[in-house]
Amino acid sequence: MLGLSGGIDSAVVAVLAVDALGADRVHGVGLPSKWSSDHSLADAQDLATRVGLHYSVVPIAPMVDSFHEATELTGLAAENLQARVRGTLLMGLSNQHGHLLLTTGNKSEVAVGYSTLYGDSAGGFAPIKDVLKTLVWDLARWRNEHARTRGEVEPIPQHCIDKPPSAELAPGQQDSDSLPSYEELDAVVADYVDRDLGMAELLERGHDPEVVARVLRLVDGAEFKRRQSAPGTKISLKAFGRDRRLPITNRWRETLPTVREGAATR
Ligand SMILES: Nc1ncnc2c1ncn2[C@@H]1O[C@H](COP(=O)(O)OP(=O)(O)OC[C@H]2O[C@@H]([n+]3cccc(C(=O)O)c3)[C@H](O)[C@@H]2O)[C@@H](O)[C@H]1O
Ligand SMILES: Nc1ncnc2c1ncn2[C@@H]1O[C@H](COP(=O)(O)OP(=O)(O)OP(=O)(O)O)[C@@H](O)[C@H]1O
Ligand SMILES: [Mg+2]
Repeated sequence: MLGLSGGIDSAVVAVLAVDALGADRVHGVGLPSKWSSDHSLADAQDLATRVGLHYSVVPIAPMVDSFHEATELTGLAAENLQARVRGTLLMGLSNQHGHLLLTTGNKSEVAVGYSTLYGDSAGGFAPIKDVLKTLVWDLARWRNEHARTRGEVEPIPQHCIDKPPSAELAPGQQDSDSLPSYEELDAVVADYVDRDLGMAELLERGHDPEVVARVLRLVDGAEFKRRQSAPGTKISLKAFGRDRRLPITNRWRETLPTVREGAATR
């Protein structure tokens, strides 16, 4: 089972699960909140109909409101409540029915910690945790093309592929508000994580110095999230957890003296 947001990550994970297990063994749940777009529900429903998985909807706004009445969380903590209510509900359903909850984080998000702990990172298996976001889009296009050549219905609605990625935790939010473009981010993650290049080599390869400094800081700082995340599939040279754990190297820090000494070795 998985949360179906109408976004590309949950769409690709849902289709992977249906291909692997059969539609009758896959349960998608739409969990709209106050800030969910209309297309979130429409695209989730469209995908569910195309692939024939079990689909249900549980609006979470009343539950999120109850938390707000009982607490005084603001800013990011308040936004993250939506992801945490979803994680709690999905684990409740998993617990009730004996389903395995699939968590949908991709390698780009896992790299920089772009997920809510005990929220969208909840789950027992992470099928795309080693798949960079740009490759998630490639996979989606490839899967639809595969269906077309066989005269089958394309499983993934084109709108899921075309729309900008968004956590939909705040009005109009887009991933690009908080992160470099996925093209830039994935290029740096591939060189830093998979190829194990240091700061000097990353700059030599022509990456933007500000993006490099930011991404390296985020990647090192997100180790605590990766240490408490679900296992998943390995497809790249270096999968987090299995092939790469901090501490690994201090090389890039030697060229970036402003970063707190020793953070990567703790
Ligand atoms: N080294 C460390 N060891 C243990 N704990 C550490 C820590 N560093 C920070 N912390 C603590 O971790 C907490 C911060 O982590 P957390 O509560 O998870 O939340 P946080 O990382 O602050 O926020 C989650 C981010 O992910 C984004 N997000 C969330 C959900 C879904 C999606 C999406 O793409 O759909 C994106 C969201 O917009 C936001 O930018 C704080 O309490 C902080 O003090
Ligand atoms: N409205 C929602 N209903 C159900 N699940 C949701 C909802 N919003 C988020 N989720 C869950 O949280 C996950 C993380 O959200 P995220 O936005 O990173 O992925 P996505 O929506 O699948 O793709 P994209 O990053 O392209 O928006 C989703 O894949 C889904 O499992
Ligand atoms: Mg989304």
